[in-house]
Amino acid sequence: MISLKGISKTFKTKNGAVQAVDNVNLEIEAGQIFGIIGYSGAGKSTLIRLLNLLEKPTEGSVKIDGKALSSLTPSKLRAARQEIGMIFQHFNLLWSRTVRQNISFPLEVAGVPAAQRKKRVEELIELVGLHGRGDSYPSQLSGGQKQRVGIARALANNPKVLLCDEATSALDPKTTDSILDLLLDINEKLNLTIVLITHEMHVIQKICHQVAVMENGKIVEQGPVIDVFRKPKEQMTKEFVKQLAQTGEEEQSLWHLLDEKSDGTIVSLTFVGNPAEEQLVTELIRRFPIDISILQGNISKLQQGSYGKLYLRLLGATNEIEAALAYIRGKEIDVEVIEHDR
Ligand SMILES: Nc1ncnc2c1ncn2[C@@H]1O[C@H](COP(=O)(O)OP(=O)(O)OP(=O)(O)O)[C@@H](O)[C@H]1O
Repeated sequence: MISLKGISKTFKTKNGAVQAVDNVNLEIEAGQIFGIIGYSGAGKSTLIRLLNLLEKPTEGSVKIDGKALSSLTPSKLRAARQEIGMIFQHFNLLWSRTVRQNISFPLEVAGVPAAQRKKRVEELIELVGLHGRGDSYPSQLSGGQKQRVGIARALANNPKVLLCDEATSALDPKTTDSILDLLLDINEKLNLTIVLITHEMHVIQKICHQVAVMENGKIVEQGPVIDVFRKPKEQMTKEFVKQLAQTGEEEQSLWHLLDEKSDGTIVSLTFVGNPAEEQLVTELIRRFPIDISILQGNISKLQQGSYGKLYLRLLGATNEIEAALAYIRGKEIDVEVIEHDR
């Protein structure tokens, strides 16, 4: 569906040239949710804007649905852009227009007749869950509702691709999740290809099938989310994966727990894929004469499987604990002994 070959973008500034995107090659299949993650300045915004030629590449080619965008005439490019919707971090709504009028706007630009427009706007209002808010102005809506308007507007002309530029970065965690659920729903219902950029691993974990990690304008690692979580290769990818496994708050409360009671062997288990963590604990108790307490757990669902950590305290004879650990490792679960009896 989307093919980027040797894409580079250099900005000329008064302080010299800035290479924002450096020789990126990407293939994104139809129907996928493809996430691009990286820290600020990595080149994500520039890359996503290259996909619909809001930025012109310095080098390389962009093909969407078989069309080489970079070689289209301006009028053909305008037509091709109708097949590519985009949503933004700060929504980019028309503040003097109602929800209905905002959603209708791209249909007006595309020359859709009034009666058809009206029908389509109502369909879109339902699709994004804004029933009853059609006559509200953007200033009367919450952040999540504003982004729903952004999504409806982006989908108005039935695009094949939706580009999301940090679409949830301005939203609180609960609203973020509801918008991510909506994107997932749209992807499934409409078989829409979604490309998103983010600096939050949670977004990748929750809805993406594939992920690319970006650093200094380059894609340094990419693959199915589950594979990248299982075996992150680059240091930066490891940092992102770690960020998801444990929040700072959880880590602190764990150390607090360890300080209070330090008997037993404390282990952390990292699950990727199909964890069945409850079953594992039951099996361990049944098979080995040891006591187990769960100190903390944080297992998140991915689009294909799960990922997370479980912290256990094991109490019992050393040889039994060693046998239990070997049993866990035999299940291809990563085990790290954090602390032994003191
Ligand atoms: N129009 C521009 N003119 C000059 N330099 C630019 C321009 N746009 C981006 N850059 C530079 O290109 C590099 C990549 O920026 P970009 O915004 O693509 O990164 P990003 O990963 O999206 O980061 P952020 O999330 O902070 O926007 C940065 O060094 C930035 O300063």
